[in-house]
Amino acid sequence: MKENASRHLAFAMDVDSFDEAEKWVKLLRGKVGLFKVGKQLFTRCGPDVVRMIRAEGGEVFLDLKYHDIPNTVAKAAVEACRLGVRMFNVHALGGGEMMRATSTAVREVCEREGIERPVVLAVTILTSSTDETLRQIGIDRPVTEMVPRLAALARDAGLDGVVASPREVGLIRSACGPEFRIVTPGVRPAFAAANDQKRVTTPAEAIRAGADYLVVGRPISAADDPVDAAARILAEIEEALSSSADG
Ligand SMILES: O=c1ccn([C@@H]2O[C@H](COP(=O)(O)O)[C@@H](O)[C@H]2O)c(=O)[nH]1
Repeated sequence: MKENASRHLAFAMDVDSFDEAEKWVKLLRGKVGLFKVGKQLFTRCGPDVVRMIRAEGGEVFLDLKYHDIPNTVAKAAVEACRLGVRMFNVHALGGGEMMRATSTAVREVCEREGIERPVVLAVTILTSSTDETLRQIGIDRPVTEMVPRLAALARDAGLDGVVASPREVGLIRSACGPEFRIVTPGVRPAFAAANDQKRVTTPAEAIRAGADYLVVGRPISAADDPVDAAARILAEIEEALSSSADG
C-alpha cells in the first residue's frame, strides 16, 4: 500500500554537498519515488550526484528548468537523457519552438542510443509567483489563465506534462486531458510552514485534484524527524488515493 503512495512523492533534495545528498538518499530510499536534483545541488556536485542516486537505486527528477534558445536547450536535454534521469524540465516561457526542438531531440537520441525516454516537463508559472509577480514582468494575464495556456503550448510541442501549483490541476486537465502529467511543488502539509511558496495546497488536496507527482522539500528536510514527516505525507497521499478510488 505504501509503495503506491511513495510513487507519487518526489523529495526536493536542496542541499549543498555530495555527502548530505547521499545521506538523504540512504534515509529516504524506498520511501519516495524520485529524488529531485535542482540548481543548488547540481551546481555544487554536477552529474556525479545523479550517478550516485542511480547507483543507490533511486530515480532522478533533474529540475534545472532549461530556458535558452532552442538549439542550446535541445542539446542540454540530450545530455540529461544520457545521464539516465527519469524526468527533467524546461521552462515553458522559452516558447513552443524550443519545446518542440527539445521533444524531437529527446525522442531521436533515446531511439538511437537505446535510452529509456525520460518524462519531459515544462515549468509553467513558478509556485512562488502571484498575479502581481506576473504584472512586475509585464504579463497582464492572471496565473489561472497563463498556466493552462503554457500547458497547452507544451502539450502541442510534444512534451509529456508540466510543473504547476496543485491549485491549477483542474485547469490543466481541462486544457490538456487525463494523460498529461502534472507535477506539483507548492505542497504543504498542515504541520509545515509555507516558506516562499505562494500557491499551495495540502498533499491530500493535490492528490484529490489529480496531481501525478507531489514535490516536497522543506516540510521533510526541515522537520525534527524527517522520516516521520515523510511518513505523515505518505499517509495523507494514501488516504487521498483511496478516497479518490472509492469515488
Ligand atoms: O514552480 C516551481 C518549480 C519548482 N519548484 C521546486 O520545488 C521544490 C520545492 O521545495 P519546497 O522546499 O517544498 O518548497 C524546490 O526545489 C523548488 O526549486 C518549486 O518550488 N516551484
